Amino acid sequence: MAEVVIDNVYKTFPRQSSDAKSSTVLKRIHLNVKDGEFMVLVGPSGCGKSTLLRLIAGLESITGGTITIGQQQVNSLPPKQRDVAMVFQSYALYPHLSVYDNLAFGLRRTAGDLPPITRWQQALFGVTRLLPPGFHYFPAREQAISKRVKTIAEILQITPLLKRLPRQLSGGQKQRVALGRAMARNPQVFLMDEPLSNLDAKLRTETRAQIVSLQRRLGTTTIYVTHDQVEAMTMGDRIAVMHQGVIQQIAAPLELYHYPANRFVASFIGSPPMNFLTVQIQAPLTLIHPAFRLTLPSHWEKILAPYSNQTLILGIRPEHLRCTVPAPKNLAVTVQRSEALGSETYLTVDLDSSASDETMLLVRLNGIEDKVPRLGDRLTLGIRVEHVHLFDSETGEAIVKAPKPLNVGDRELE
Ligand SMILES: Nc1ncnc2c1ncn2[C@@H]1O[C@H](COP(=O)(O)OP(=O)(O)OP(=O)(O)O)[C@@H](O)[C@H]1O
Repeated sequence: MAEVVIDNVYKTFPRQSSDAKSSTVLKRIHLNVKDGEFMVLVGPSGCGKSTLLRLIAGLESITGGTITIGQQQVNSLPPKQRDVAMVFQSYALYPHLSVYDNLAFGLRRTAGDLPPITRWQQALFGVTRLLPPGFHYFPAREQAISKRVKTIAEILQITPLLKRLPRQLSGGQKQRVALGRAMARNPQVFLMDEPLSNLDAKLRTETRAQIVSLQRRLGTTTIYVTHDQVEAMTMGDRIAVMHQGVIQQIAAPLELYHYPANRFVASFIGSPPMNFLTVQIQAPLTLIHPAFRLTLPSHWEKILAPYSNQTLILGIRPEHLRCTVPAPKNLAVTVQRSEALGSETYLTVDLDSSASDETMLLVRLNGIEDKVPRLGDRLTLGIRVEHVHLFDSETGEAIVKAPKPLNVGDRELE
């Protein structure tokens, strides 16, 4: 087990043709994954997550910066010498080997202190299993391997499958074997690249929980790539959110949710995504939007002082909007879509005010609401003011990085 330290890493891919530009796909990457930590790299497609994982594994070369695994700088070490195990989305099992042999594969490849026995010795000892070319049989070691394989198989609940070939397994079973193969070697670090994306929703949820509990049990430092924010939120001790080759924020899941560092993180984490509205600040505490005015609690006064008369972006999550029926006044909206799922209802609503370009908002109501609004209903929204986020309209940076949650209750709009 080991700490992984990524210090100011850059990655540029050379140009593919003479008229193409070289592309820098990772910039200024600083990431410190603690010993035993489960770190998730999350971000939209093409943001550089897999490339970063491949740099750590040694499958790509680094353009700049350093990577250290367990005190050792590994920039120029080949993958084999980095003591990491990688799990891919595509399982990458050996089709001609049984589950047992797939699990044992990495263990057998490790060089041993005992001299290998020859094929006639194998025959003499009654060894019937034929090993792939270049692999040797160590009797004492084989016992240790068998013990390890059986333990891993039990943890992953694949003991009844040990004799099967990969083609006789379901997708979920194959993925468990792939995980088991990585774990069997007891590496310093697990690197996982979207290992669940080929599984159906139910199996994903189950396997997600299994990976987390296994990682806790083994205590192996893990770096896990996904573009699925539910996976990120439920699996990671911490999450690094990436966008266009740059880490936007590294924080614990709920910290990301409550205190996003910028508009990108705010929009990426949370489902359905946060609503954004452009507002003008009127000192000391009023936000003005063509459709409403909102007064913030007094602790915002100091924070907002430098922004008087400026334009900011107000962010509010769908679950932090409340609705009342019928509409008494202000922030009047009309329901464009209503999706009642039982436990919750999602509304897409249109702002009645025509004075703004921002016309659509998402609202999430919990299932205990008596009456589910329907298409065409007119409502008034209340913003839960303690959950308001404000972002710089040019840089997208959060105005307040980590305010203490306030217990001020809901506040209707003026
Ligand atoms: N070998 C390569 N040569 C040139 N460009 C590459 C190479 N590998 C990746 N890229 C580019 O680097 C960028 C990051 O790719 P990467 O696969 O790391 O993204 P990702 O965040 O893992 O995306 P996804 O979630 O779709 O897998 C992309 O623009 C991709 O086209």
